[in-house]
Formats: sequence, C-alpha cells, structure tokens
Amino acid sequence: MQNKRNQPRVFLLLLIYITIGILIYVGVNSLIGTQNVSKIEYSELVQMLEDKRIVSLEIEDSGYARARDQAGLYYETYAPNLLSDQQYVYGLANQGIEIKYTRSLGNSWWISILTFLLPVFLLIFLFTFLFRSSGGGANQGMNFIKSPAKKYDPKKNRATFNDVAGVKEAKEELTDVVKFLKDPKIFNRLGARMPKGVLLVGEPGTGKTLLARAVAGEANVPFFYISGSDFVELFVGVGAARVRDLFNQAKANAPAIIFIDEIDAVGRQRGSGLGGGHDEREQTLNSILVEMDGFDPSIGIIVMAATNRPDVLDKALLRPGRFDKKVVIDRPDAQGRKEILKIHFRGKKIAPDVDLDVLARATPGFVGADLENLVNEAALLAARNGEKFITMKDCEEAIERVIVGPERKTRVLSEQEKEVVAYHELGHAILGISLPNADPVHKVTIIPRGYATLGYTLQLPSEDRYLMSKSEILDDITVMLAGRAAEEIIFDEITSGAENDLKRATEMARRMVESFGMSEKIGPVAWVSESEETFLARELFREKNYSDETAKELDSEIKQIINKSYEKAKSVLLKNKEKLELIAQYLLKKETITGKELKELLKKDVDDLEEYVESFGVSSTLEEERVVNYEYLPRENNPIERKGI
Ligand SMILES: Nc1ncnc2c1ncn2[C@@H]1O[C@H](COP(=O)(O)OP(=O)(O)OP(=O)(O)O)[C@@H](O)[C@H]1O
Ligand SMILES: [Zn+2]
Repeated sequence: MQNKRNQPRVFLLLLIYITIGILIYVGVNSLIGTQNVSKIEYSELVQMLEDKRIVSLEIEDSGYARARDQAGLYYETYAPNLLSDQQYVYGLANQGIEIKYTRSLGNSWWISILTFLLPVFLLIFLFTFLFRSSGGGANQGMNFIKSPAKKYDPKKNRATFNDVAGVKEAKEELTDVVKFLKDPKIFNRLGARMPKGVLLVGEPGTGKTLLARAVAGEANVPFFYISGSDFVELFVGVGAARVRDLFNQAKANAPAIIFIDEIDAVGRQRGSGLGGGHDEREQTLNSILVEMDGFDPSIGIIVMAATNRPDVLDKALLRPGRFDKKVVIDRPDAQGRKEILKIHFRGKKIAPDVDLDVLARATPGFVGADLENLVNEAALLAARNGEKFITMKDCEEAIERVIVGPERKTRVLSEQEKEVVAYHELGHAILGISLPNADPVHKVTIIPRGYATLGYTLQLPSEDRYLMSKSEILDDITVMLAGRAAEEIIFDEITSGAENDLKRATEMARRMVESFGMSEKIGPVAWVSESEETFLARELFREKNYSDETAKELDSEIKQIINKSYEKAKSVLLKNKEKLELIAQYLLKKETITGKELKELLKKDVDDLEEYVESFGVSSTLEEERVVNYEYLPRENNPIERKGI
C-alpha cells in the first residue's frame, strides 16, 4: 500500500545534487570565463596585434587564443598556428605582450560534466558508506535512515475489538496479548512468558492490520506500523538501520506494538532469491532477528507481523522467542460476514428492506475488505440514484460490482453449486467421523478459497504417523471417495468436482497393491522397483518388471479396492441419508461446521436434528436484525414514518 515510498526521496536528493552541480558550473563559468569575451576572426586579432592594442595573450592547447586589450576587453578566436609558430609568438613577446600558454578543459562539454559529476558521485558514495556504518541510525540526524514507520496514537483513530468482526477465535487468542500490554509487570511477576512476536496469517483483506490496530487500541498503547516492502530500499544497509530505528522508537514508547505488514517481503527464506544473494533483504531480516532477540520482553513490546505466505518465511523467524505464536485469520463465515456488514453499515442510512442475512448468504468467500467495499459501492449507488437510503437493490448491485472488481481472487458460487459442494464435503466429513481408522475431522466448510477449492474438509491426524496400517489406508481411501458418493446418492448425477479426490484415492490404492504388498490376492510383493517409485518415473519409462498378465492382475486389484471403498462410502451415507440432507441444509446456512459439532449433530436422532436445523438462524434473528437495522437510522429519517419509500 505504501511501499516504495522512500525510493523517490533518494532520487530527489540525487536530482538536487545534480541541479546544484549544474548551476554552480554554469554560474562560475559565465562569471569568470566567457563574460566579456567577444568572438573575433583571426585576421582581426592579427590586426589588433599589429596595432599594438593587445596587452596579453592566452593561448590554449586546444588552439583557442584569448586576447586582452588596453581597455581590459577580451577577444577570442581560433588560432592554432600560435601553437606551432614559435617564431611569431616569440616576436610578440618581444614586443612586450604578455604570453600565457594554458591547458584547456572548457571546450569539451562531456569533460566538464564529468568534472562536476565526479564529486557528486563521491558524495553519494560517502552517504551510502555513512548509512552502513551509522550505528543507532536515529540519532545521526540523517533523515532518511529514520524509519518510515507510522505511529498511531491510541487516543486518535482508535480501533477496538468492536471494529473487527467474524474473527472470534483470533480475538480470543489475542486477549492475552492485550492483558500483557496493559500491565507487563504483572505478567513478569507471575513468571508467565509472553510471546515476543505474533504472526497473523490470513489472506489479503481479512483484517490482519485492523486486528493488530485493535489490539493496540484495546490495550491503549501506541502502534507502529511499517510494511515489509518499505524496507526494500535503494541502498544496502538502509533497511537494517530502519529496523533498529523502529525498535528504538517503540522502546522509547513502550508498552507498544510494532506491526510489520507483508513480512514475507523481507522474511523470505534466506538465499532463495533468484540470481543469488539479496543482500539488502537479508540484512534487514537479520536485523529484525537481532532486534527481536535483543529486547527484554518485560518492557512490554509485542511485534506483530502479517503475511499470507507463511510457507515462504525463513525458519529463523518462527523460532521460539521470535514469531512463535501464530494466529490464523480465516475468511469469515456467513455469521461473521453479517457482523462485518453490520460494522460497516454503522452510521449509514439504510432502508428497511435491506436484509443482512440475505446479503451475508450471497457473499461466500468475501473477506472483510470486500464487504467494506460492498457497503461503499452500495452507498455510492444510492447517492447516484438520488435515494435517501441504501436499498437492497443497491446492495445487490454492489455485490456484483465487487465480484467483477479487479481485486477479488475468488469466485462466488451459484446456489446450486453451493448445494453440490455442501453434500460433497459432508460426504467426506461424515465418513471421516464414522470410520474408526480415519483421521479426525477438524472442520467442514463451503467457503471457497481461491479459484481452485470450492470447499474443503480438514482432517488432522491425531498424532504424527510414520506407519500406516492397511485399515487406516483403506479408511482414508473411503473418505476420499465419499464426496463423489454423496453427490451420486443425492443428485443421482455426478460432477467434475471429485477429480482430485479420485486421483489421490487411486494413487493410494496403487501404492497399496504395488509397493506395500497389501493385496491379499497378490501377496506381499513389491512390484515397483526403487527407481520407478515416483509417479513421474513410471510415466516416463513405462517399463515394467512384471508381465502383462501381472499388470492386468494389479489393475484389477486396484479397481477392486476403489470399488469396494466406494460402495462402503455409499452404504454409510445411505444409512444416514436423512441426516445428511438435514445437516447439508445446516451447512449451507452456516458454511462452516467444526468436527466436534458435526459429531454431536450426527448423534441426534432425525427428529431432533430436523428441529435443530430448522430453528437455526430463522425468525428470531431476523426480527432482531430488523430492530438493529432501524437503529442505524437517525430518528427523523426513519422510513417507518416516511411513507412511500
Ligand atoms: N474482520 C473485519 N471486520 C471488520 N472490517 C474488516 C474486517 N476485515 C477487514 N475489514 C475491513 O477491510 C479493511 C482492510 O483490512 P486490512 O487492511 O486490515 O486487511 P489485511 O488483512 O491487513 O489486508 P492486507 O494483507 O491487504 O494488508 C479494513 O480497514 C476494514 O475496514
Ligand atoms: Zn472432495
């Protein structure tokens, strides 16, 4: 957002140098040199010499001659023969004319430019050198070492947790940080160790910056903001000096929060830059590490950093004592989006037909920034149409504008697509819960992420596993196939959405048969030699160490494993079909269900479940919402009183 801010400053400085150089050069030249010189022909010079009007003659090695007459006026002409014709010059000297030979520089312009550029470059070099060696940076009085960090005073422009919605878990995780900043001493007395660094991980626009500001606001401490891309500077060493300065500023204002946005811009794995080392970035990163190790946590400084690429970060950043606390900020679910919309509709005039539930449901995949954008667009549309209130129609049009807008990276699904995704994901999740050897289900969501994933079921193994038993692998395969199975059961039609599932399941089954020796019919034989282990190698060489007959057998075994697993998935889902349908309705409304919740839902009998799902998010909340909606309106503008809107 505010990157590259300092590059222009350096260029400006350079420009000033050069301009001053030119001015001085031109000025001096015109003052001393050419001021009163009149150009004359050689013959005129000879005439003047013969008339004895000339008192002195200056002959340049370039062949130019400058003469001064009795009145003190200068004349210049090109007279190369004065260089060679020593006799003539000697004669002139004898007449009492002062003769001077000089070296010329003045007449070749590039040489003149060089003569003033050289000192400029020297100066620049000197500056660079100073930056590298200037220790504390802040006190050196040089302005552009000073970190461009923006300081937010907590009193002005304060954000609190009330300004951030849809990130309940993240807020909960950060309450400790707030408590710590409010009173660092208590924490120290209790011997509790606070993290020095908190890494906020989330996609762009999910509110990482806002959340960090809210932490500062809640704790009532100053907030120092800088973006990783600000550090990327022209001169080596500036970034590192800025880091030191930033930390010094924060320490002087402690307790405080330092927020480094886009930390991946400087925090990428070292030595991974294309074309070898990236000195400046590495130095900056190093100085961040040094500063984080250096300060005493008891003074109350928390370094927060935001990224959407935690995978590329240098491992050193994530070590204990650095960014060892990680807070993930997901895209908001329907409820979260409704709350975010509420925040941004605050203080705006909206018509009673605006239904936040409907808007929230129509915007899966939207992040906070998108929703803010939506509200702004709607307000603009209302203004353009000359309306007094933002209507539902404005909002709907605004959604479209945001969707086609240049910044959005995800697509919004149609109602029907959403339904398919819901059943598909629930298929995975229900099997994941029902099968004893499958990995526990952490959550199911139909919130799209990027173009590629429409929804996903997150399974987390309960422990790190190095060995997998046959029944575990079989259950895994069944879970993978259950998405497709659910689609088939419900819609009697299958979609392309299961492509990746099928690939993974088939690959797993192939390895069972060919590498793990887990097929009863074929027995404990590894049919794939080591060099062929990888898929790529198999594709490339296609040479087998078994006969065609064996190949057929292997293929049929693989097919059998897949088919059996698929039938198993189908039978489990068929047994739970009613529940599947009810829970799918629930998932469509809620968009994300945790594994724990899903387990409990599955335990309910069908009637209870039906009641539960139907009562979710209907009438009561809608009514509540209407009341809240009206609250946004100043009383005199309340549309209830103003008929005809
Ligand atoms: N959870 C939220 N609640 C309320 N408003 C939000 C939320 N998330 C984002 N916004 C709005 O979107 C704006 C942009 O969010 P913010 O800059 O904090 O996102 P970010 O995750 O830091 O994005 P980036 O990675 O692009 O810096 C915020 O100023 C706020 O108005
Ligand atoms: Zn799937």
